[in-house]
Amino acid sequence: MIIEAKNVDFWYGNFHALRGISMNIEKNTVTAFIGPSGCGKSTFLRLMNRMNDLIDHTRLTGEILIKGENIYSRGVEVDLLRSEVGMVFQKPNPFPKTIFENVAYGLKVNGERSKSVIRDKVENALKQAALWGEVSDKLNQSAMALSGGQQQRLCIARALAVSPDIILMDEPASALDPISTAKIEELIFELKSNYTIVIVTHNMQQAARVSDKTAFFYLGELIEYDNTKTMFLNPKKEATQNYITGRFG
Ligand SMILES: Nc1ncnc2c1ncn2[C@@H]1O[C@H](COP(=O)(O)OP(=O)(O)OP(=O)(O)O)[C@@H](O)[C@H]1O
Repeated sequence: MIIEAKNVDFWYGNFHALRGISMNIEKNTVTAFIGPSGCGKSTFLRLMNRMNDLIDHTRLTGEILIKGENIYSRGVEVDLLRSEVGMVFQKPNPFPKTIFENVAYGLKVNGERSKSVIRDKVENALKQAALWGEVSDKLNQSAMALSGGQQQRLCIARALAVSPDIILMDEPASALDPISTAKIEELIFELKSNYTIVIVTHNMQQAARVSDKTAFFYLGELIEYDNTKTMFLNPKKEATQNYITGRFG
């Protein structure tokens, strides 16, 4: 198991946002987190690369292990963790820099000095993110001039450039048009041979299309977690059934 959550509880101040979550995620799979707004999907996702460290007055109990190591142990280097566990957000958030600089950024922060290594890795990441064909002749132009869908693939390339094992995606396609969404979904499918992907989505069809496993959250609890096919065709819990058929949420 590349990710293991053991009895995780999490609080924002007095608000108990996650309750007793245990979940194992296998390498090279796509896992979708679904559930109504506010049920804790993003909170749990952000715990996996310690993004919630940035928020004051939070508390975590339980353990999250990545490749067998508790990422909340003392001595864990958070920058290193975040290069192993990359993240893509709902709204594309490129830096106001060139396309090239956006993808090269993490490599430089990690201390890579060789220009040819950086160039190769930028090209590779852009190819993996299915963007190279559209930008190879304008690498020195501003990333802000790209379309929303291209910006999101650029953000995926930026995450891939530092060779993560895991990519966390928080509703990566919800701000995009249907064609860009289809491209991101195709990309997720292709990336899973080399990466482990965890995606939060409100789109049930998307969860069904892209994921191997689906986890349904409700009011801070993990209600059901199973193979995606089973979750959608034969869920064991009534709440799951109600949610995926649109009866609430
Ligand atoms: N920074 C924060 N401070 C305080 N409470 C927060 C914070 N972030 C989230 N919460 C609360 O924690 C709960 C879970 O939020 P979270 O964003 O994880 O839900 P979600 O399932 O991802 O929802 P959505 O689908 O709407 O994005 C919500 O009740 C939310 O109000």
